[in-house]
Amino acid sequence: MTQPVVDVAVGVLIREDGRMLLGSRPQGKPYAGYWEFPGGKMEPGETVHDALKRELDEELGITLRRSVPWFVTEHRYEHAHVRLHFRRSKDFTGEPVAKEGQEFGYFSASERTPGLLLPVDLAIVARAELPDVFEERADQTVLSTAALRATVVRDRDARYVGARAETFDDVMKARAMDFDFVIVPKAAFEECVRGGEALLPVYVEGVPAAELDRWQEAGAHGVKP
Ligand SMILES: Nc1nc2c([nH]c(=O)n2[C@H]2C[C@H](O)[C@@H](COP(=O)(O)OP(=O)(O)OP(=O)(O)O)O2)c(=O)[nH]1
Repeated sequence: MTQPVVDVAVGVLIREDGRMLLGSRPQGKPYAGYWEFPGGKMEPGETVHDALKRELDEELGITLRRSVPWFVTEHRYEHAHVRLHFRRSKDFTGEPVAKEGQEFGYFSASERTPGLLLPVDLAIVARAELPDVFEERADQTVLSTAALRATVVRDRDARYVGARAETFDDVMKARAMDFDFVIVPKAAFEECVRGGEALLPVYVEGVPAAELDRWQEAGAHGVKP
């Protein structure tokens, strides 16, 4: 049976110390007690930002000021087929208050939440710590576009695996292989990030760090100077 796709707005809210806001799912919902990023189902006609702003206010009493698109991913649960529209923000106010009896807290990717994370969110929590301005790191592997197009066995020893991508198909392939990010040339950015939503975090190459905000508004994770 085909289920209708349910659009969900999800927020990665990052505090000044780099920790992200996570909370437990309230009783009575599917996967009650599992931990997740704050968010919820979008209402008809709402933008992702507006839906997230509403959910954060309703669930936690937080005021979301600015958020930028991050990436979109789909998952089929027994209860629903969801399309998760992730946005990131460092611009929000208010101390969270559990309005629906949830637990919550700020965590780094290496810290354990008191309850299990939704399995879908595990890799996403780690990606939330990717830097906004690309840097070479010891715990990261970056494959060439040629390697991406060949059939490769991915190196899972690294914490992050990324690849250079030039077309939307390359990005699809990187997503299918469960890569953490892609690096795309400036000229191919629009083809790779369709309608301002990427399939996974995207660094746009050859861009000064000073232009970070503009590219993030357009759907990039960050820039690679
Ligand atoms: N909020 C949120 N939902 C997530 C995450 N990861 C993930 O797979 N989901 C799924 C779980 C749910 O099937 C769906 C969100 O729906 P929900 O039931 O929590 O939304 P809601 O608060 O609008 O619910 P409702 O009571 O109005 O029906 O998205 C995540 O990190 N945060």
